[in-house]
Amino acid sequence: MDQLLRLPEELLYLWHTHRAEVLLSAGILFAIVRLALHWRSRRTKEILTPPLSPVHVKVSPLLSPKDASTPVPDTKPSPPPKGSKPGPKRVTGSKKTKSRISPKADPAKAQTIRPIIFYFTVGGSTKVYAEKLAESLRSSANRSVLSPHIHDLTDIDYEDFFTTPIRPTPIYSVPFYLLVLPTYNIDTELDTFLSHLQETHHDFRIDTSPLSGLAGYSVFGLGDQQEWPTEQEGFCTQAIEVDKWMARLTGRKRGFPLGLSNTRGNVEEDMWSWGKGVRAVMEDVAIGRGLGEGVRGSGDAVESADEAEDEDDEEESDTRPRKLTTRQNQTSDLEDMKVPIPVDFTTASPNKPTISTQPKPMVPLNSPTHTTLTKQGYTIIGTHSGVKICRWTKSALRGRGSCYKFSFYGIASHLCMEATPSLSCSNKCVFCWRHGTNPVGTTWRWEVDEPGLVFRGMKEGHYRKIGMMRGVPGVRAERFGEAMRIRHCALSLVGEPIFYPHINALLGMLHKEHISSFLVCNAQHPDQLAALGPVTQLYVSIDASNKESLRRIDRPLYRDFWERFQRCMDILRAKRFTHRTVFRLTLVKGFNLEEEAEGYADLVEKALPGFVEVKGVTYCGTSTAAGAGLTMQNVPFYQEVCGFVLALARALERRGLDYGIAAEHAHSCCILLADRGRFFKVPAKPSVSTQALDGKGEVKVVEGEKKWHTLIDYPAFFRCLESGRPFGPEDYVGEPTPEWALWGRGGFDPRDVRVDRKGRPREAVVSGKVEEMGE
Ligand SMILES: Cc1cc2nc3c(=O)[nH]c(=O)nc-3n(C[C@H](O)[C@H](O)[C@H](O)COP(=O)(O)O)c2cc1C
Ligand code: SF4
Repeated sequence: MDQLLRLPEELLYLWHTHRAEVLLSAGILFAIVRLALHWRSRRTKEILTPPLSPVHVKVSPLLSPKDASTPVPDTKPSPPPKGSKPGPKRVTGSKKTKSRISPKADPAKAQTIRPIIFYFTVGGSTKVYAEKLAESLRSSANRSVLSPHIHDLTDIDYEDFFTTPIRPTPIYSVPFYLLVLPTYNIDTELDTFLSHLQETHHDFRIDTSPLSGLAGYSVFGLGDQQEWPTEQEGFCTQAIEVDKWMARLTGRKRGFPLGLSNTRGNVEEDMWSWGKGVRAVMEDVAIGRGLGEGVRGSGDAVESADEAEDEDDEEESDTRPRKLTTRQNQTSDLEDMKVPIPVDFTTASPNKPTISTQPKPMVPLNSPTHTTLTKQGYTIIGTHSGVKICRWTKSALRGRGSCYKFSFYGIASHLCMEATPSLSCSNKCVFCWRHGTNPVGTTWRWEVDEPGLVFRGMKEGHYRKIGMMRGVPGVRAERFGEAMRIRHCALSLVGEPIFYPHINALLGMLHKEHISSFLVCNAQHPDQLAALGPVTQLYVSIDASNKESLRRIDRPLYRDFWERFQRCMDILRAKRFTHRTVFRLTLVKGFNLEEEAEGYADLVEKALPGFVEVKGVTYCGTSTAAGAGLTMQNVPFYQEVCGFVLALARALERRGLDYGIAAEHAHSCCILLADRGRFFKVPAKPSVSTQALDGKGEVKVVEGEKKWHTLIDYPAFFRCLESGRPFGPEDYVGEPTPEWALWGRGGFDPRDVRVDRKGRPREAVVSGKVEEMGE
């Protein structure tokens, strides 16, 4: 104990006697450690720095002035000797080396794109087109999209290009593959190429997407449509196959839709527009925009609605996030679907009294409503408008058919924008998807956005959504190109468009840009209906034929709803001279289908619309729908809709009204009656090929024979409008309705391919329940 107490004293003594030596040793030790650390860090740097060579000396790729004009010498590995064709890939037992370009490379950050063109030819024509493409890309090359390299597929080793991406020159550039391919139904090298792609994808030792290091890819196919008229019959099948395998190998980096061209047509023109699109995408990637929102590899979220569309592409869907539930999958045309989705539109609690009298935004930016709608694929514009592309637009982009508006009125769905300037409504229809959760009101009590803002927002939102489709499997380049010019606008998405105080100004803006307008209203706003200016086609939803039924189905907010409804009928009757008026009947079994044909005929007699569209309600089975009293039992079979239409036609006849059943679109359970007096007539020209159908919808006309004319002459509508003179619906009646759309023919455009959910072709359904959602 005593010794322990003396320890501090002894330590102090030692320090005083030896402190010089202690301090010196500590200093030397510190210096040694510092020197060692310094020496280690220098070694590490040297290891990480590549040896200087002429290739790596480039300080910045963008400072190289030569590259813009001078094609960089090709660094592809020397071609294998001719004759040594790459056969099916051999399994060597060792794991393949990883891609020379990291598959994880983020193309959104790519600065320099090296287009690499591959072609295959037997007769020589594809080579000529591929070289022309190379020439045009070369002439527009710059620092970010370099001059292309071009390869004959028979000259390269597939392992060098299609097992891992080729390392392009300069080293910092990222390759973008362009494949220009014919199709041969005989054995050619293309079969070997396809086997290589397939085997690479299935090789368990290789990443399933080993080409994901590419900045993107696109395929252009050439085929002979005279011999192989449709894809089912073999038109361009090998290009289509290559496109699919490339999608899998690249992790869905289709930069631009597959282009297909008929060698009997204008290949150069087709290739020019495809090449232009591809070029624009490469520029986008080069400036860091990636492949576009929604395209895998772009880094952006894939849009939910687009996911559902890919369900039918079995193979490709394996790399994609989980598919949507049935309910989400079927939320395309919400207004027409009239089925509830639990969306909270309420921006203020209904129980709390509102203190402020200041108008508020209908759908505030950070509200749950805004978030939910955005997630569902809506673009919310300003504070009360919305736009969304419907499933038919996507279907038309993929050559799988347009909605009934194409069969009846000549509107190709990929040229049509669906929007609403008012998400609010004055009804709470039992079959409305917004049931119980939407902003409702009898007067406009929200902020009002200026029509210019609404119009610009609609267009921007629509084009952005179309742009997202460019990497989606099956989208056709020519339709994608066409879709970039809106031709029609359906103001029917959801809500009540004429509720918007500036609806006429908005319509004026649409028409000024030669966008036709289809406006659907709910027959509850007679004053606004009376004040409505020109519209290409004016719809009124007729959900019931008598007061009680209307109360039960539409559950209107107005106490004088029936009087309002009746006034709208009178206004519509007067407007039939200035507007193309349409009744839209949505049939709900157990609500408004049975015994109501007579009542509906009375309403037709009252308003004398030009057309009556009858449509079976569609249902997708949510608990909210069930809560509203709707089940699958309320969805009528197509035969029941047909039966109703026949009963209605007879009821109209009994009243001396000259309406006939003009057309049908069985696929969407929709049938059209039309006023014979105005729309059943002798065609103006003895023989007609309908313009709206690109000359392919031939209508055989016998001298003096009357034909249905339900199509619209859109240019004539704009001419009438711009003339400043009064005009009526008869002034812009289009050419005869195509034969395939007439009553009894099913109404599916024969040039498109009907597919089931797995993407397999199938026969048109002319009976049975409608199994798909949409208009
Ligand atoms: C024997 C033969 C078979 C063909 N098979 C198809 C076919 O199945 N589908 C198709 O769309 N085109 C087919 N074609 C048309 C070619 O794809 C088309 O003519 C192409 O432009 C030929 O390209 P090339 O001259 O570069 O070889 C075939 C042509 C030939 C000569
Ligand atoms: S009228 Fe209103 S409540 Fe009825 S279906 Fe249309 S948006 Fe829904």
